[in-house]
Amino acid sequence: MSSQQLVLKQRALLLDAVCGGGSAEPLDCVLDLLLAWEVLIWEDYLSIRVTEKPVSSNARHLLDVVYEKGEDASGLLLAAFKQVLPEEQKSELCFGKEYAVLEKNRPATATSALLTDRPVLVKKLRDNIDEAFDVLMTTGCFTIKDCDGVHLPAYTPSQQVRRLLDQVRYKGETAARTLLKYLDQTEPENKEHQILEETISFTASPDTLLFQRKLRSSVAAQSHFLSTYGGTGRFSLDDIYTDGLLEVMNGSGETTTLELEDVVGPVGILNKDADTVLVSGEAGSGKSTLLQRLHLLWAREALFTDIYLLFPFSCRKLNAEHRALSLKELLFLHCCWPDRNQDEVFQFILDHPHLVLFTFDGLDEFKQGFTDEEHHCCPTQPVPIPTLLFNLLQGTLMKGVMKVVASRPQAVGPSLKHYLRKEVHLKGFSPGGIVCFVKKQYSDPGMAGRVIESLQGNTALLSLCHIPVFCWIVTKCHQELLGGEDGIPQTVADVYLLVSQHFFQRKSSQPQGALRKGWLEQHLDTVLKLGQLAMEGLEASCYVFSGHELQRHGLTEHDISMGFLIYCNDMSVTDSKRYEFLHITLQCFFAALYVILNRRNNRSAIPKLFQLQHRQPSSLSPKCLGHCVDRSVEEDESKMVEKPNLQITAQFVSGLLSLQHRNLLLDCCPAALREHNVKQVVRSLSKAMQRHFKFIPRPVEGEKKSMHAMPSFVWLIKCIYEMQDSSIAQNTMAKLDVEHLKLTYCNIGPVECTALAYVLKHLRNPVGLQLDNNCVGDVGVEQLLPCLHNCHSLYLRNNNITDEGIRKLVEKGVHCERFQKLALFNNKLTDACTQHFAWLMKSKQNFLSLRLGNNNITSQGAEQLAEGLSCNRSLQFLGLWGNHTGDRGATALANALKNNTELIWLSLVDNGVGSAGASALAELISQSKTLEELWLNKNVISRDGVECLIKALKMNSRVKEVWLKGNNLSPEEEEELKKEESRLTF
Ligand SMILES: Nc1ncnc2c1ncn2[C@@H]1O[C@H](COP(=O)(O)OP(=O)(O)OP(=O)(O)O)[C@@H](O)[C@H]1O
Repeated sequence: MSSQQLVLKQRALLLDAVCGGGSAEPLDCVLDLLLAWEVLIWEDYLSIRVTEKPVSSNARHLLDVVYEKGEDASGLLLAAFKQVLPEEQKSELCFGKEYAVLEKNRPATATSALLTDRPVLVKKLRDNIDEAFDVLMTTGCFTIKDCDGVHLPAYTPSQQVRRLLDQVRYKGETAARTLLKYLDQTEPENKEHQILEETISFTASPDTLLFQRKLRSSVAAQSHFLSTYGGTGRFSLDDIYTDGLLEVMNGSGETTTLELEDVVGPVGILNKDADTVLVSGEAGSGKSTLLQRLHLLWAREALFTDIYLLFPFSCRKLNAEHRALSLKELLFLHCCWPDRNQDEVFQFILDHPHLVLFTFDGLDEFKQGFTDEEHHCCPTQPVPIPTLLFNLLQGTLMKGVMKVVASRPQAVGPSLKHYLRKEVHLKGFSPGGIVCFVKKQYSDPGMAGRVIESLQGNTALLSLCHIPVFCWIVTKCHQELLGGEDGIPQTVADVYLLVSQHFFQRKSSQPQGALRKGWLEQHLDTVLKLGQLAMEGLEASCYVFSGHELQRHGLTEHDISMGFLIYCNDMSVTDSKRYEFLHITLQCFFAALYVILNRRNNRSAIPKLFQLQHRQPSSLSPKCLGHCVDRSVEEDESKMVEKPNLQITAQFVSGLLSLQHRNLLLDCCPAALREHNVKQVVRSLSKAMQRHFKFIPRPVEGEKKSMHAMPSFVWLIKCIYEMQDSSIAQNTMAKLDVEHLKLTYCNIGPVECTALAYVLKHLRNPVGLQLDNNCVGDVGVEQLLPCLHNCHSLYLRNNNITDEGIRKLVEKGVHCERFQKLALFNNKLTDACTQHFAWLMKSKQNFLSLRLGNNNITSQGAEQLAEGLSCNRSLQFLGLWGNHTGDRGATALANALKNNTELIWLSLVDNGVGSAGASALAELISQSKTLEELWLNKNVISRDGVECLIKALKMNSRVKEVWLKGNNLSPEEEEELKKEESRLTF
């Protein structure tokens, strides 16, 4: 078959392979190769790679363009795919005959070398991008604006590199030559690197090499299957893995999106001397799965190829290690045993720390909280596991070995933060990720389509799906979830009840559907036994159970076969089978069922769950969980009992006690007990909230009364939501009296937005809701709409919101009388959102402040916005910092704002505004009776423009300041102009 036919026939497969992971990187790599091989010319590239369009549409366009170019181009396209795709994705594709890429003469110009060497340059520049900027800036090839345009946090490091290359090409031959010269100079370093690599293969003895092979195959075997699917069939990670949203924040609070390989890369480093990277994320956000993927790719030599040995650890398993061990024993006993010459292998590790990587999954599950009090640096001396672990993380032991630690955020205190090289946040699936994940779950695309469609019709459920574990559950039980007779699930408890029912039903000999009524009662015995094991485990931070412990709890083979418990995937050598819950959240769910259904429970069990302080050892003291309790730390442990899982348990308790599940529970526990439990939960929630409100500081004079919520506030709100009783929400919120509610950096995603809106809609007085630096996204925005009428201001800086989110927000916002301020700095907005803002401006003549900085609004968008602004009389603050309005946009805005009688503050910082724009703004100054500050830093205004501004200022005494730092003026001109008008700031 010809290459053209192959491209046509395999179109769906090719598209899936290149876009299936949800990341643009594979497509970009293919494009790099095609540019280098001259299959595509620059104009083709520009028409194909349109950032505003989804990756899939870019990929389709690529296939069309190449197909049109004929047989050779199609052959080279297939060759590029073959080079870029990972092995496992290639198996389904046929690449046809080998197409040799012709050796070309060296390009005549530096700009053309940027294209022909593009694949290599992208690789080289990834680790040197900051230095490259420095060189381009100091040689005058780049301005700050050029750097800012490339260095946008929304781009991944590879995307930044490609933008850098594109920008250098636009700048011309000098810039291209400068960049290539710089890269040549860094070459010796690279050569050193190569030499180093050569030395390694040379110095690594045959036994070390053998050990590396054994470790690789052991890690590959351990990470090949997704363990949590154990009870429901084994899924290969390759088939199921979907990229999650990974972000890193720099010192000044800006976030950058990362790819898997960047986890240990240079982007986002806060402390160069430290070598522990933290991957933090909420329960079920995919931390373990991400580490598993990382392990698998390393084992296949597809990632971290400069890492010679990778040792994966699980804190869950380390909990069960009571012996004092040396580092050597820890590595070899817990990961992989060298068959020969272990001393030599260990010496290799000691001598080459930079070639070794340790990963620690689930630090939050480690029984002891991190401390840096005890120092230990000897790799051969045995010490207790906590000492070993904490010294590794601090770098006292094995300095230079890179460590990647995954943990829930709550478990990382300030003392550990001190030792972090960087903190990477895993934020679950993006909307595209959800779609991608669902598609991977079903072999029948029709079914996948139906599930996606139903999800999109139920935003409460869709918002849950941003957390991968819920997404997985939803796809497992789609029949019950989406076609349920009892209504569509709303809460996390609803979803987990359905998954339990699904599991029991799966194993039942009865016909499908027969269990619907009374299924819990029928399986109460199993539920209580599992529940007791789960609760006692949580109390003791124990997540792995021996067969013996299961027996002591009366759990039989039949109970185990239900699938909630799975064999533990243990890398260490143990003699007996061990079990863990399918996922930790399921352990919490069974613990919650136990708290509610066990009639013999201590009456203080529920209030204790809701206590926020250190917990005392409970009446459910886990005396029988022998192996989990290390006697030497038993006393300390009462303080260390891990809170997040108990909080999740409390959340499930609230959900299970909701009115909707009353009948289900009544089958299993007396009505009086249920009522008692409900009262206890309501009382506990109300008390905990009161405590929270008590700490709201009195407002400083002249400032608004404001509350900065602690993470536990979000948890309490989620518990209230789970109860689905609006009177509880109403009563609690009646006591909250603040004007500003600050929830920044609180990991607020769509699920939290649903709960927030549920309670905030009951506020007596409107608040300013500040949700900056979370992961709200478009779905979260939609979830917030029910409380928009109670928000006078909404701050959503840095939240991954797109034009679609704005469409929905404005649709509702225009009808909310009290809604007056909106801040959307650093989101993903383009010109397509400005039509909505224009409508908002026209419709709301009491709107006060609109801040849209650091988005992607060009002159076209600014003109559209201006059209709305020309009908608005109320706006006081307009911020467009860091967009691309240019002169045209600035002029349109200035003209539109002339009619405004309230405008106080306007920012067009860093918008490519030149003197023409400045002269239009000067006219605005001369007419405005209200404007006080005009911000025009980092533009391209020259002397003419400033003179217009000065002239206008002479007629306006109200304006206090015009900021003009970083424009096209020499220091002498700045000094001279400043003398003419003191309100100008350069
Ligand atoms: N990237 C992913 N691709 C596909 N499925 C995923 C991904 N991440 C998570 N999942 C699904 O979600 C489940 C839970 O994920 P995981 O155990 O990795 O979360 P976690 O953040 O480690 O949770 P916890 O903090 O509770 O331990 C996985 O078993 C898997 O089914």
